[in-house]
Amino acid sequence: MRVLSAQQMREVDRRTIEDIGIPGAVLMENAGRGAAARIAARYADVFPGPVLVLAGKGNNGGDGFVIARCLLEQGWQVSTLALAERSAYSGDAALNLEVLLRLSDAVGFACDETQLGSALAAGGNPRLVVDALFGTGLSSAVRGHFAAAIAWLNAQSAAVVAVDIPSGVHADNGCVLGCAVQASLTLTFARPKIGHLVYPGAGLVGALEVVEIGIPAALVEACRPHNLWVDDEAARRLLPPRPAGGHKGTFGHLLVMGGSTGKSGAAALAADGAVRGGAGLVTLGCPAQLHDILEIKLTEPMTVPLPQVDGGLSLQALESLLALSQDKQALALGPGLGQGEETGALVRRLVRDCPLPQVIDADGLNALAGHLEIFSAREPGTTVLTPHPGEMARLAGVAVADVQQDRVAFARAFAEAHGVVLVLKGARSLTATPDGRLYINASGNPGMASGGMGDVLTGLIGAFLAQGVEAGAAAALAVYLHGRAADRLALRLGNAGLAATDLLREIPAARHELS
Ligand SMILES: NC(=O)C1=CN([C@@H]2O[C@H](COP(=O)(O)OP(=O)(O)OC[C@H]3O[C@@H](n4cnc5c(N)ncnc54)[C@H](O)[C@@H]3O)[C@@H](O)[C@H]2O)[C@H](O)CC1
Ligand SMILES: [K+]
Repeated sequence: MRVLSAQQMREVDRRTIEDIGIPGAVLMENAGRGAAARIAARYADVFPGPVLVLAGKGNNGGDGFVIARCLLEQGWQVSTLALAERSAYSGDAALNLEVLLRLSDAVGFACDETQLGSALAAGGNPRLVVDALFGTGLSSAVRGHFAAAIAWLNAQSAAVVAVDIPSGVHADNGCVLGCAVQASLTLTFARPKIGHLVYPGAGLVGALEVVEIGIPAALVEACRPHNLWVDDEAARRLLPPRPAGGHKGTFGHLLVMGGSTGKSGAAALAADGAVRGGAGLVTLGCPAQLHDILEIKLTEPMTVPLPQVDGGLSLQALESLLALSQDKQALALGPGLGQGEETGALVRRLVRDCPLPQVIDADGLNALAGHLEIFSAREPGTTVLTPHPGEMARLAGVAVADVQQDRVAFARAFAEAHGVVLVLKGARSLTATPDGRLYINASGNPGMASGGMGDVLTGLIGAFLAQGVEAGAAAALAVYLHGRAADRLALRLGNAGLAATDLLREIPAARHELS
């Protein structure tokens, strides 16, 4: 499903009003009336209230005034508290404030913390509160009486309905600006926003429902860059075709480079993950001393022993790997490689000299820390990196907090700066592409936080690259399928400590359910 940033929503609003000619007041009426209908339907047990609408000073507040009016029309007991002076309102919000004032005497104003405290104390205990303080216009940390209102609201036992987005959550990245409302239900307009779907925002929206307000779908589809919520529907469209007449060669040959002493399992999981991702053939290049072990562990993937040093692959393996890559369609490097100096030098040479689409994970990423210039030697958009936040911080030479502060902005900036597809792993993993696309992953669960899961993902991404899927789509699809397989497993086994080996077995069924 298409997802919008705050800026894209403002642009779509603007074009609807200016280019199409639908007045903003009509959009606001549709938004408020649609939201009121959802509230009445979901909270019929609360009827007739009492309901409190907290209205901010912009159009989010304007929506709140329309919601109050519509609920009053249906017999609800509604009081409204505007957190700005009457004269501070303008445009459609002012219009709807004046209308509400003519229809209701339960409209108050609170412009500072003292007035707010008095008004809330006099208002009794509402059973439902409508948060219409801030929407997509929030641009800085919430302070003063707005922050006091949010603190009061979060301390209530009432049901909380957030209009458009929980106030305090930034629509572009899900970040909390100072403080934010914990909603039971969020009613947003036209399409979900990025901030609804990325933590911490995702943890504050409660149930999320989209209310259509009359914005032409064509204007939404015209928004660039693409932000996409990757759920079953989106993943189905990303799946590569599987022609009936296909043969092993049709579905690509992936070369996996991995393994070191004590880490043969990582290489095996990546190779097996690639088989289950649908690669036609898989070859694993591994240190010679692990070859016999991996021959026994693996059945479908082929294995090639390579020169080693100190238990890991040596630089002497470069020529063999470049030769092996000649008849392959993609390269996966990193699982279990170890952090030996020669292995690091080998990774850097391969990333630079092998033109195949690549997915680089784990120790492959560690070898590239401090050598980001290597990516500029590669075709933009043909390299997929799959760091968790710690690996991301090491690779970029920053603190983990810098990565996590605004995951969306960090992922987009790094992908664009280095011409890579970046999978920033975590709850709701993000996939950012050099041309600005953002994929937000809907699948997965905490049971995936165990060793080996990342190796399987590397194999899955490599498999879709080998099948010729464009790197951004390949990464987003693999991340979704990986999490969907884990969700299938968690349905049966719970989500504490799932094993990557068990997840492997779920992948074909998870993929079959998509096709
Ligand atoms: N036609 C439309 O645009 C429609 C908009 N809808 C609703 O409108 C809001 C967006 O409204 P906007 O006026 O742009 O901003 P907000 O109401 O979200 O914010 C109010 C106002 O607050 C100021 N502000 C920003 N940050 C802070 C802060 N930290 N402290 C204090 N004040 C702050 C800023 O000036 C804002 O203008 C959208 O979410 C929808 O709810 C309709 O739904 C559809 C039509
Ligand atoms: K809100």
